[in-house]
Amino acid sequence: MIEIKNVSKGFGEKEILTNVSAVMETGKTNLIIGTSGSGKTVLQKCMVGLFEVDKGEIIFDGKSLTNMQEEERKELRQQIGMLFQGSALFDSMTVQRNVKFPLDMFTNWSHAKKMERVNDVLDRVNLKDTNNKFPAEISGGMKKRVGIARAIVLKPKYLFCDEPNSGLDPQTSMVIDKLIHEITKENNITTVINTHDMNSVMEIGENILYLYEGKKEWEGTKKDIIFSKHEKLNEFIFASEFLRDAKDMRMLEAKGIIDNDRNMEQILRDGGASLVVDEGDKGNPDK
Ligand SMILES: Nc1ncnc2c1ncn2[C@@H]1O[C@H](COP(=O)(O)OP(=O)(O)OP(=O)(O)O)[C@@H](O)[C@H]1O
Repeated sequence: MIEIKNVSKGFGEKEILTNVSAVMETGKTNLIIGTSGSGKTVLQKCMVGLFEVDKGEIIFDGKSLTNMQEEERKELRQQIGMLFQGSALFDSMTVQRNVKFPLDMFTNWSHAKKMERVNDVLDRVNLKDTNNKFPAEISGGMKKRVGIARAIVLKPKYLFCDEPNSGLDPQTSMVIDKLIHEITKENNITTVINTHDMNSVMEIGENILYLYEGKKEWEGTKKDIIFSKHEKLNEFIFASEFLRDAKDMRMLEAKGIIDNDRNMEQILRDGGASLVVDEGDKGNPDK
């Protein structure tokens, strides 16, 4: 569990995070959502100690990162796996060397033991026969899997992912989301994911924190989000007009009010005016 307690952070005169409090739960995929610039990355960087907070505290399973000495911070860092935006693989290293890198940095294991672990994690992310390929030779989705393999190679207690789906098509995104979710469950990891991908929210959002202009505006589960009446949250969720229309259309179709073959295009064109019918005409918007 990671506790964020009354955290504020600014740069110069500008305050980016204001008094944010939240709990990232163990064994769950905790999502931080919000529009671009709302402070998600800054909050994650505060959580992993890349930025110092101005006020407040970050507590990892009872231990305050904010008050830790450097030695203790180093120990904690070894328990943190990170999946960066764009995977951040070393282009000049093979897949195998990329994944082995943290083991070379932080363990004294024999080469054989390291390779056993590398092959285990590559297996886990469903990457076989790629050990000797270079990042330029594999797809975006495969690069993300290599990034995940590298992030979990040291068996972290905490996993941080910044926009894990950036640059991926919706289907590959779903595969990556599910993989992160499964790995979180299998290893009881406290996983924190920054995203503005609503598909991810619906797929794997167990505990969701919504940031708006650096403040915690809402928190809840994916079930809560569907029925939330929170205005700013709804603006964010239904930012896409298409999504709003699609949702309304499906509801109306389910109720038998519209028929997707006949009158949907007309309704989209007139913004719903053709749905306004006399009492006696209910259920037949063509009239
Ligand atoms: N090192 C920095 N120095 C000064 N300002 C910064 C720094 N890092 C971030 N900011 C500012 O903090 C604000 C929040 O940025 P942040 O990257 O956290 O947003 P975000 O919600 O992660 O956005 P995105 O979804 O686009 O990644 C922005 O206005 C940004 O310019």
